[in-house]
Amino acid sequence: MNLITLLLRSSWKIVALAVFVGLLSGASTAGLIVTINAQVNYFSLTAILIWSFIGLVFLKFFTNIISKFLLINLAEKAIFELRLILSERILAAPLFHLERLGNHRILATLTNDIISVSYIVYAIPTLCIEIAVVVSCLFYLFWLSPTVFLIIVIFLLLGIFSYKQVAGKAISFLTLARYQEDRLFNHFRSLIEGTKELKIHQQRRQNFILKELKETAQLYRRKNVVGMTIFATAASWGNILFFVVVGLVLFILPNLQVISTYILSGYALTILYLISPLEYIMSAIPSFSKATVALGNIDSLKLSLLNHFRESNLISCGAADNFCQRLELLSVTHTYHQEQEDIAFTLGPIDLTFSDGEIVFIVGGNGSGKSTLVKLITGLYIPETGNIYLNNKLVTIENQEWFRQHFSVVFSDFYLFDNFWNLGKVITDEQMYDYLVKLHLNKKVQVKNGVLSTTSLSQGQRKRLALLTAYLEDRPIYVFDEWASDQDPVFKKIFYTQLLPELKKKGKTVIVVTHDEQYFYLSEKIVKLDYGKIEDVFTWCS
Ligand SMILES: Nc1ncnc2c1ncn2[C@@H]1O[C@H](COP(=O)(O)OP(=O)(O)OP(=O)(O)O)[C@@H](O)[C@H]1O
Repeated sequence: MNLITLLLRSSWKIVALAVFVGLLSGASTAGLIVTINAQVNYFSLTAILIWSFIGLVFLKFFTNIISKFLLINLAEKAIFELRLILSERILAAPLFHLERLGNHRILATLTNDIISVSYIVYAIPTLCIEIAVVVSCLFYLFWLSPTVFLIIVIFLLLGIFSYKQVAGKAISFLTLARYQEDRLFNHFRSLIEGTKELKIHQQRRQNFILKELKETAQLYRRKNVVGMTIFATAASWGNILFFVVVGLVLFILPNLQVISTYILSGYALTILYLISPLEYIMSAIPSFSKATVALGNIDSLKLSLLNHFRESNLISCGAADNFCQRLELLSVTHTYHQEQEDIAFTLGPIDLTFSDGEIVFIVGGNGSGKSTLVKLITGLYIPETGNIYLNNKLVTIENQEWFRQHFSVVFSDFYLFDNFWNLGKVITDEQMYDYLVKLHLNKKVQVKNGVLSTTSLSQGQRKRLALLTAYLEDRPIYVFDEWASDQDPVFKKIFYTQLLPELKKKGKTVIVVTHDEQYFYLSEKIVKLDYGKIEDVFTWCS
């Protein structure tokens, strides 16, 4: 995707209107140069000249404002849409794709790439007007003398060609700088998430700062400096070329052919006037290149900005069932493809059945595939092979969104939202208070208008609040991934002996990833995983 597509997508009608008004603005500039030149040469004030001058000044003033207004609106709309579409696409992209990209790359795109694009989008209004001025001035020069016009066009083309040659080199440095920026964001993530570990170990902290963060930041700086210096050199070269043209036209051409003072001063005025817009255009090229690199980077995330991504279209799927009669996984597999295929991990083939009013425990050692199985069961991963059926309905890519709406999940790496506004149901603060009492949190947290007074709690307490959210969702299938591992023995007991049986009594299907052997007797079924395969499925006999 390029900038033009981005702008045209916002509204091609406004683009066309803005370009037309911008051209008028440019033409009025050329008109002003013509009147000034006429006045300079004839030295006699005529009413026509004065009124033309006044009219053109007004025309330039209004067309400038209108064109900028239109383009600023357009630019803002494009940035607004880019932000929104990108966020939507991130949420719509398959989970494994986002996991493979990594949070740091996504964050770098959402912040820096969008800022790079916005810089140039904000510069586009002035850029358009300056281009219109250049075009109009060239027309005037052509009218004055086709020979001079030809000389200028040759030099312009020479300038553009040589600029393009070096610009390619500069862009390659900016692309390398952008790659370092991704790495820098990864270090920032370590800095924020690993603050405690870095604070407690001086050697590690120093090495992290000096060998990782500083080194990457320096590489980023160097690549950027080289790229921008190449651009600056190219811009100076372009500037000098222009003065060569001025010299040619003013000092050499009059010796070769007879030129009237009127035409000569016309050249000088126009060429000198052209320098400022051309400088603006050249100075905008590095930002333009940065924006191009940023857009290329957004494209490289393969979040498909132009085409609607499959998953995002699924929201219109029918309402979820309020029961789970039968959830079936038949020969389901998922593989984490790595660069070295021999270390790739495959879960499955998995054959499992879950029913309503059933508690199923999933157990197994670290890395045996429990969390991966949870992602497959809940529809976050689409099975590579095999099928999933819910209430005898085959789950496909088309009804994936519908399928996911049957689950209330507390993931092992859950995220706790501080409000309950987005759950799509009216929940009173009183109802919430009852749940807080049940979860022994009423002394720590208050709820006012659906907003939690705090989420700065212990990990165990935060997990209880995540459980509260799952309760409020009230969906037919509950999945808890190592929920009890952070709970104290008292609340662990409450969870296994009170809360889970209550859910079962309500007819919910309850799937629990756990290591708590002392409560295995409470489940209908225990599924034991070992290195991605089901080692055993057994029913607990008390
Ligand atoms: N996003 C990922 N990309 C690549 N490999 C992954 C990814 N997530 C997990 N794995 C690999 O898949 C295997 C199973 O991981 P999983 O998290 O499902 O195990 P688990 O049984 O939940 O482990 P634990 O009890 O430690 O949480 C591991 O070998 C892990 O390295």
